[in-house]
Amino acid sequence: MRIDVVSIFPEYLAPLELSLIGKARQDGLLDLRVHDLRDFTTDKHRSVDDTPYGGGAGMVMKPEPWAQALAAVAAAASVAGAGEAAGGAGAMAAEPAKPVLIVPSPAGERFNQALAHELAEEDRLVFACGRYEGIDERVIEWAEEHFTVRPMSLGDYVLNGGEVAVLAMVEAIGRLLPGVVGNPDSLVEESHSDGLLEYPVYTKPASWRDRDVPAVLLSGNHGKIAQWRRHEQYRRTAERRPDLLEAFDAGKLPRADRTAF
Ligand SMILES: COC(=O)COc1cccc(COC(=O)c2cn[nH]c2)c1
Repeated sequence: MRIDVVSIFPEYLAPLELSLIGKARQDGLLDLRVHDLRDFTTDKHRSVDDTPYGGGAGMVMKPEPWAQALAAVAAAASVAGAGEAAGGAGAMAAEPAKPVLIVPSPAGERFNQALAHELAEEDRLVFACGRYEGIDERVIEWAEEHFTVRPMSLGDYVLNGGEVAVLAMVEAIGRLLPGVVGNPDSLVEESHSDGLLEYPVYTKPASWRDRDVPAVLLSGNHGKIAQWRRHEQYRRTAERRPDLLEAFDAGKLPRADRTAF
């Protein structure tokens, strides 16, 4: 997968050089490139924002630098994509699908684990990091020609820019790519993988500051352990995220477990 990120603070994305995502980049599993929006300005002040039409506080990101940056990214990425799609010299160059342009925004669709899985299937992702009061809306309209544009929200709160949201989304998506996480089994039983929160986990010592690990986990009875874990998932989800449990009201939950809380 190739990921391009455009930001006025490229150094904000430095943490993506670390740990699992950093190793995935070194191993060639993930081709991640960060671009400085100011490199696509033409004035000597390299300005990227201006006052909002209609008045109001704050500044709005100018459209032209974004169009220049996104067009450059689309062109560069599509050359790479076309090479892959063409299957080498001589083959008919298949038209690569438009890359997905994700714009972190409080006004976006809600990012979640299902979307992380969906986006992990894409060949290319481009992230546009807004700042100030946002990006001139005409950029979003214009971008539809070159991209599938998806404004995306991490949650109902406001950040100062899209970079923090990109860090979270790239980690959530990148860790799902084949070969990135050592043991792919660890991706199966985790919160939200089956729509429920994950069960509590324990390790040595069996007794710690007068608190014991639940005995069933030391029993070696794998059927009982699986049953206990499943029940804990339902109990925790009901307690902390009843909204998620709605999806399980459709009878996915065995009636016996349901009466337990
Ligand atoms: C068209 O889209 C835009 O103009 C986006 O512009 C902005 C402006 C300020 C801040 C952000 C960052 O996103 C969030 O705050 C956010 C994402 N998830 N939850 C909160 C983005």
